[in-house]
Amino acid sequence: MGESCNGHSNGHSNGHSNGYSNGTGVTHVAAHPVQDQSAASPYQSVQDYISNVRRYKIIESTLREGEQFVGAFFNTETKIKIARALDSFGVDYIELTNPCSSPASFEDCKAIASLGLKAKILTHVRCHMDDAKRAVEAGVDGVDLVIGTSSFLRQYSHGKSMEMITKTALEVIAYLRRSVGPQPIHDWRQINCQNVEVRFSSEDSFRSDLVDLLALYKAVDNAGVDRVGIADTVGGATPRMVYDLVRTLRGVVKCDIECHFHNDTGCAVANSHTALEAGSTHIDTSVLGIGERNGITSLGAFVARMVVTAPEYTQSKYNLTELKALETLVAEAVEINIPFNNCVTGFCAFTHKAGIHAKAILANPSTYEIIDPKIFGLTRYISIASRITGWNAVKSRADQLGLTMTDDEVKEVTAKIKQMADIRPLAIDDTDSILRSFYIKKSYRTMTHEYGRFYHQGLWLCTRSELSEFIEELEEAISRARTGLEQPTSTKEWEDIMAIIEGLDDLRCKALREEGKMIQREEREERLKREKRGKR
Ligand SMILES: CC(=O)SCCNC(=O)CCNC(=O)[C@H](O)C(C)(C)COP(=O)(O)OP(=O)(O)OC[C@H]1O[C@@H](n2cnc3c(N)ncnc32)[C@H](O)[C@@H]1OP(=O)(O)O
Ligand SMILES: O=C(O)CCC(=O)C(=O)O
Repeated sequence: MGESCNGHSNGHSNGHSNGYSNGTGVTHVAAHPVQDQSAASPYQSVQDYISNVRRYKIIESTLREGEQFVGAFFNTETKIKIARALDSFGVDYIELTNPCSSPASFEDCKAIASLGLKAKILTHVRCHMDDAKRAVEAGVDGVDLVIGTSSFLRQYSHGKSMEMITKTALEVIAYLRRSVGPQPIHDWRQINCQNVEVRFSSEDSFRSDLVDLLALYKAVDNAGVDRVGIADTVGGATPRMVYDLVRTLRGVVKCDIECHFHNDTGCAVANSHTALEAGSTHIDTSVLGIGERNGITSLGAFVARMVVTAPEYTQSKYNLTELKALETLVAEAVEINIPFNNCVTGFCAFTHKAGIHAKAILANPSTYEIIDPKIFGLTRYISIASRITGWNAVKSRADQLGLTMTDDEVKEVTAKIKQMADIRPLAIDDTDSILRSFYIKKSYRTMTHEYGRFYHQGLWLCTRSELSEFIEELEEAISRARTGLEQPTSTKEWEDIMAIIEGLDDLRCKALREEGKMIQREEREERLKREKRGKR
C-alpha cells in the first residue's frame, strides 16, 4: 500500500475553485514516483531519421492567435505579464498580433520586442509589403508572413492568383531581407546574421492544391526563408493527412517547417504530434488553446503529450511546474475557467475514484497514470465519497486523519459510507464525518473500558516503577481521548469524552502526587541511611 499523506483534505484538487471541488469528496495522496517509463514505454514514439519529437520548438501564439479568441482583450500590462510568463516557462518564440491592427498593437509589439526576453519575438502579418514594413519598424526578431492559398481564400479573402501570391511573397521576402542588413545575395541564409527570421506560411494549406502549394514553398525556400508554415485553418485535417502533407513537404524544402492546427474537430494535439513525427520542427500553441473559434493546439495539452513522448527533452527544456500559473494567468485575463477536463490542470486530471483504481494507485500510481503530477508540481487525489469507493481508499483516508483502525473496522465503515452514498452524493466532509463518528464510538468504548480499569486498579498496590508505567499509560489514554475530542460528532459524545478526560486527568494528578510522595520517601530513607553510615 502506498504511503498516504497526513495533510488535511478540503475536497479541492489541484487548487481549483470552480464550483465543483467542494462536492467532489476527494482526498490527496502523497506524491509517489511514477515507475520509470523511459526504457520500455510503448508511448514514446519510434525515433526515425525524419522525426523531430525529441527536438521540437514551440511558437507560442497566445498573444496573436489567442487575441483572436472572442473573449480576449489584453491591455499592454497584461500582454507584458503573459509574455514574461511564457518566457519563464521556456517557449522558444512568442508570436504577437499584426502591428497594423491598431496603434496599441504596434506599441505593444515594440514594448515586448524591447523587453530582452530569452524567447524570440515574432509578429504575424499578411504577406504584404505595408505589413512587412510595419513589422520591421516594431523591432521584432522575426516576421511570420501568411497568405491564404486555398481556392476559398483566394476567391473570398484576398482575391489573388497563385502567380500573384508567389510574386508578392518573393518581393516581401526580398524586402525583409534588405531591411535587415547587407545582402550577400549568393547565400540568403547568411543574412540571418542580423538575427531576423522570416517565415512564410499558407493559410488553409489542406484545402490548397498540392502541386501549387509545393511549388510556392519551393520558391520561398529558395528565397531564403527560415521556415515555411502549414496551417489547418479550419481544423479539418486528420493525423494521417498531416503526416502525408508534412512528409511530402519535408522532401521539397530545406528550411524548417512550422505547423498550426485548429481544433474544430478535436485533432489539434494529435496533429501537432504527427507533424513532428513527419518532420515538422516547430509547433504553434496558445495557452488553454484559445484562438479563433474554439482555438488551436493548447500549450498545456501539447506539453502533456510531449512529456510522454519525449520526457527528457520536454522536462529539461520547459519549466513544466509553471504551467498551472501560466494557465491561470491567461484564464483570468480572458475571464474563463480552466475546463474541468483540461489536460494536466483540469481539477480532476489526477483524481481517481473507482475502488479498483484507487487501490492500485495507492500501491503504484503508474497503474492508472501516464503522467506523474509531480512533474507539473501538482498532486494526485483519491475520491472516497461515493458508492464505488473501496475499503483500501477509505483506509488511506483514515490514515491521513490519524484514525487507527483494523482492516475489519475499515470494511465496516466503508459499508456505512456506501449506504449513505446510495442515498445522495457525498462530499469529503460527509465521509470524514462517518469515519470520525465510527472512530469515536470505537474509541469511546475502549476509553470507558480503560477508565474502569484504571479506576479499579487504584494507586495503593504500586511500586514506583509500576506507578511510572501507570502514569505513562494514563497520559497515552488522555491523548487518545483528546484525538476523539478534536473530532466529536455530537455534543453528547463531546461531553462524554470530556468527562473521561477529566476522570483520567484526576487519576493522573493523584498518581503524580503519589509518585512525588514516593520520591520524597525514597530520598528521606536514603538520607537516613547515609546519616547512619556517617555515625558509624
Ligand atoms: C487564419 C488567420 O488567423 S490569419 C491572421 C488573422 N489575423 C488578423 O486578421 C489580424 C487582425 N486583423 C486586423 O487587424 C485587420 O483585419 C487588418 C489590420 C489586418 C486589416 O484590416 P482592414 O484593412 O480593415 O481589412 P479587413 O480586415 O476588413 O479585410 C482584410 C483585408 O486584408 C486582405 N488580406 C487578407 N489576407 C491577406 C494576405 N495574406 N495578404 C494580403 N492581403 C490580405 C483582404 O483582401 C482584405 O483587404 P481589402 O481591404 O482589400 O478588402
Ligand atoms: O500563420 C499561420 O501559419 C497560421 C495562420 C492561422 O492562424 C491559420 O491559418 O489558422
